[in-house]
Amino acid sequence: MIISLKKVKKYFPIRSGVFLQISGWVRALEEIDLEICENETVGVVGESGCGKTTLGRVVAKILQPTAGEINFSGVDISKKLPRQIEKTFRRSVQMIFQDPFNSLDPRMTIADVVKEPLEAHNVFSSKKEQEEYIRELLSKVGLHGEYLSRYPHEFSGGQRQRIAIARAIALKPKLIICDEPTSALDISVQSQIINLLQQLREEYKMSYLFISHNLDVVYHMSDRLIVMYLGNVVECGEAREVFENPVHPYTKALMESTPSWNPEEKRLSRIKLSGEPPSPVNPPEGCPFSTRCPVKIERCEKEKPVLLGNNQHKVACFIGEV
Ligand SMILES: Nc1ncnc2c1ncn2[C@@H]1O[C@H](COP(=O)(O)OP(=O)(O)OP(=O)(O)O)[C@@H](O)[C@H]1O
Repeated sequence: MIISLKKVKKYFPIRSGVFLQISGWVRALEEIDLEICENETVGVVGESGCGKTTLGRVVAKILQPTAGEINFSGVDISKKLPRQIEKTFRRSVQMIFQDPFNSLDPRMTIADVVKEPLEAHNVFSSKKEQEEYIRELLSKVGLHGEYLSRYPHEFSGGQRQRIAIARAIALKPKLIICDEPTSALDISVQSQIINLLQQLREEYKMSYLFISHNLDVVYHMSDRLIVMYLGNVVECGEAREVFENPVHPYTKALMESTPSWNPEEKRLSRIKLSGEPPSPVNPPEGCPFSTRCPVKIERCEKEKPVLLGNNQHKVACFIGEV
């Protein structure tokens, strides 16, 4: 196991008034349990605002959780860490962001971008060795070594994402959090980046937390899947099993809304998603999906279902069982 989350919550304060007093909370994550093992990809799907990015940032320790435990190699990293452990964590967990246009500093050359983490962790004592290693990294992600002295604006979106990937793998991390890594790219480039990530995962024996709203891409990439709704995991399990036998009405509706994934002859259900999810400032009392669920019963509005099932498949729903 690389990392495990137990009952992790992330609430953002809402401040108002002259003194910016806290007047409420955005409940972005509610008691999330998650485990990521060696050399596995865990996909995260759900509508916009369900907490996918917040989850990725909490796992990457960019955000501090409000409550819960995050265990990394036997250490609870949700607390302040001794310097050496913090350094090991930073080396082992990297993140690739959605927008390659904003995630690279426009004033840094490609060599500077990739060498930054190497220098921060004193990986090389010789400049020559470091440069050779950076050239090797660029070639692994499909870029020429002569690009080293160029600036990010000289590259296309796909090439910039390759540069961001080279930087992310530079320290041979155990886990990369990929937050919508292809959604800002042209369709033609998306599959190249997906294939590159797959190939690097095999070569480096890494794990991915792969966040996307594109079900096709997540199906292609993931060993396991979690489906999020309003800060909660409503269904999870082996990716193939959850994709092929979805139980939660929300998962079914999500798949129903992706024609390429769920062609006419395979229609799983007639559950359609309509309207918007409720505000995470004021979530429903019972099941988070109860305000939009076409098959809800009285209990769903009063009581919150917990995830039940087995290692292969779990669902939090009073209607459907695994
Ligand atoms: N820094 C913040 N302060 C206040 N609220 C925030 C902050 N960051 C995120 N949120 C809120 O937390 C909720 C979850 O946001 P998050 O970005 O994690 O969702 P998401 O599923 O990644 O959405 P998207 O697919 O649009 O990126 C949203 O309601 C969002 O408005």
